[in-house]
Amino acid sequence: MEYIKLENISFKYGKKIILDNISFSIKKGEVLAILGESGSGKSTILRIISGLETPKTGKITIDNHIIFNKNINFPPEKRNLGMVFQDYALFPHLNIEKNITFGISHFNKKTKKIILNKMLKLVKLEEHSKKYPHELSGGQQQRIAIARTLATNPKLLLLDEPFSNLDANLQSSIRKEIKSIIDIEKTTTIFVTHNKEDALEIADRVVIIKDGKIIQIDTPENIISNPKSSYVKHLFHY
Ligand SMILES: Nc1ncnc2c1ncn2[C@@H]1O[C@H](COP(=O)(O)OP(=O)(O)OP(=O)(O)O)[C@@H](O)[C@H]1O
Repeated sequence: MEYIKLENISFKYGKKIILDNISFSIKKGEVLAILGESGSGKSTILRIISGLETPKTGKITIDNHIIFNKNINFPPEKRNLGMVFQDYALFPHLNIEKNITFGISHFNKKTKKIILNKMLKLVKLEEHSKKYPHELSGGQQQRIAIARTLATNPKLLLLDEPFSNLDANLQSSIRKEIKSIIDIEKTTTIFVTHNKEDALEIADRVVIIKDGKIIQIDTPENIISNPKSSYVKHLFHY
């Protein structure tokens, strides 16, 4: 069952074609990686899904509801999607607790507390709830950013280059941590990366993109065993 569907999405900056007729879909609970070089259009896809950019053509549906087509364009706050940016964008003047509950501040106290405790436990930062972002490591800050987003119970989690700002020595363990958070919550997730290890280790399926075009969509196993083009072969060193 397709949960999120992008059909024939094209996007231009001025005359420059950034995305050329992109179509793919995601099943509920699936983790999808968008893998491509710098400038290939990966972040633009996330910005279009979240409503921060408007495509020239195409259609986007969530759970069979149209959120974008030529007549309909839901604003970001009506899409109920959660985006975690590369720099995490935590609020430096708010402690961890307040950062996590930021998006649910309209909930009653008791509900907020239940969600906060669940999120702190999920990202294993219970003992840090009163600290401020600068007192935490990059990996911990990232987990807070994810917790803050998941607290709002989004239909889809969008992660932009989740591992690129983190210490290279820690990347493998952080990958596992993020994967386990996503698995526990069963959140439908799209993450953008230029790193094939990230894509192969975490994703159920990988979308390979080059110059705004999709080159292959497949499971990590199939991409390795059955690369569909010389570009994919090259990318995976065949
Ligand atoms: N605001 C903008 N105005 C003009 N061109 C832009 C703008 N934002 C992005 N672009 C161009 O669109 C193309 C795709 O950018 P995008 O950020 O989606 O790529 P990306 O694959 O995410 O790359 P990176 O990993 O470097 O962020 C690039 O050629 C970029 O220069």
